[in-house]
Amino acid sequence: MITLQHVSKTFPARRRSPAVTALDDVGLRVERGQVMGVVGPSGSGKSTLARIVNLLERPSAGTVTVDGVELTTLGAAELDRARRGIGMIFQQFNLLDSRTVLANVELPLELAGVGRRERRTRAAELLERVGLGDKLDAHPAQLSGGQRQRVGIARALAPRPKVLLCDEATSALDPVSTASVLALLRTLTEELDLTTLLITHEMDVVKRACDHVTLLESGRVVDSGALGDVVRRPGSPLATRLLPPPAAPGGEQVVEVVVGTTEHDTVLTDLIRLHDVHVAVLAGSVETLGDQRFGRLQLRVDGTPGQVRAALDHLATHQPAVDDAATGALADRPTDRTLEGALA
Ligand SMILES: Nc1ncnc2c1ncn2[C@@H]1O[C@H](COP(=O)(O)OP(=O)(O)OP(=O)(O)O)[C@@H](O)[C@H]1O
Repeated sequence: MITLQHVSKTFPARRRSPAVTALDDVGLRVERGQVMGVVGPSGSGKSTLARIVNLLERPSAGTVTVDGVELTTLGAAELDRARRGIGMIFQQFNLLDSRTVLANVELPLELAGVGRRERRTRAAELLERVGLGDKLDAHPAQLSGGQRQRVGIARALAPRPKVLLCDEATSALDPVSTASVLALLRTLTEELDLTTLLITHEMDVVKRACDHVTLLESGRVVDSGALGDVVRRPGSPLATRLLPPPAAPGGEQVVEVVVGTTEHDTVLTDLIRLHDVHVAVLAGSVETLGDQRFGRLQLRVDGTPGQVRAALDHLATHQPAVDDAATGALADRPTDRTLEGALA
């Protein structure tokens, strides 16, 4: 688990450059088994955040706790030990070309003083696990970008870390390699019960690989949560980036809802069953976010004014992403069809 509390980081002024506050009172919590994506524009503090999680950068204020240990209180030797529990994956892989793939994965174990036989066995197992069991004796230059990143992942996992930090891990890869590396990161997080923090500037990476997301802007957290919660949250700056509004004429007869597509998401069936209204889907967009699918739908709800009002109240209670403006207009001003219903 990773917990950051009230973390700030200011880089002091130097000659002609003024001081920079890269992180400003950041709070973050990532549980075991979760993949948290950290997104934000260039310069928003993403890399600084990643470096602070393993204390390559010391925060100016606040605490960093990883797997129950408050890193900010540790001395150099203890910190070294704690860092072995945090694997890092980099955009440029950082592999040694002079070494074979197997020897690259063995390297952190060599540095930790693990014996030769155990090193070999563990490195070979990990390479098998990331799909490179037949490349042990190859050199990095003989591999594709996606394969090199798999070596990087195996190397990061060699010391059996509990936490994985990935800084733009797929930014140098083509779309096919990106998809397979992200799928691998998800699988490994689940199978090894890791806590994974994925720094990225691509929303597509979040959609594919993450179950949680945090948006940084100018060093501050401006949005954060489980993908399924964020897409439903009214006013969330991430919601429409994760699930774009469908291209459809809006208007006072139209209400917008975000629904999951699992059998547990009964908002629409309840609406029709409990309030006896007619619901027409005018437009919709559907996205896969992590391992779930979500739809942003524009609906027209028809029935008697009472039914429509009750149905919209129901939506407002059970579906917080209802477009309030549209709801108000529809509830206050019955449409022709709802008036017809009332007069019938
Ligand atoms: N060592 C440093 N000294 C001074 N300023 C720094 C240092 N490292 C980062 N900064 C500044 O802190 C701010 C945040 O930088 P950071 O690299 O964390 O952003 P980022 O979101 O990762 O950006 P990018 O997506 O472009 O990599 C920027 O204004 C940057 O110039």
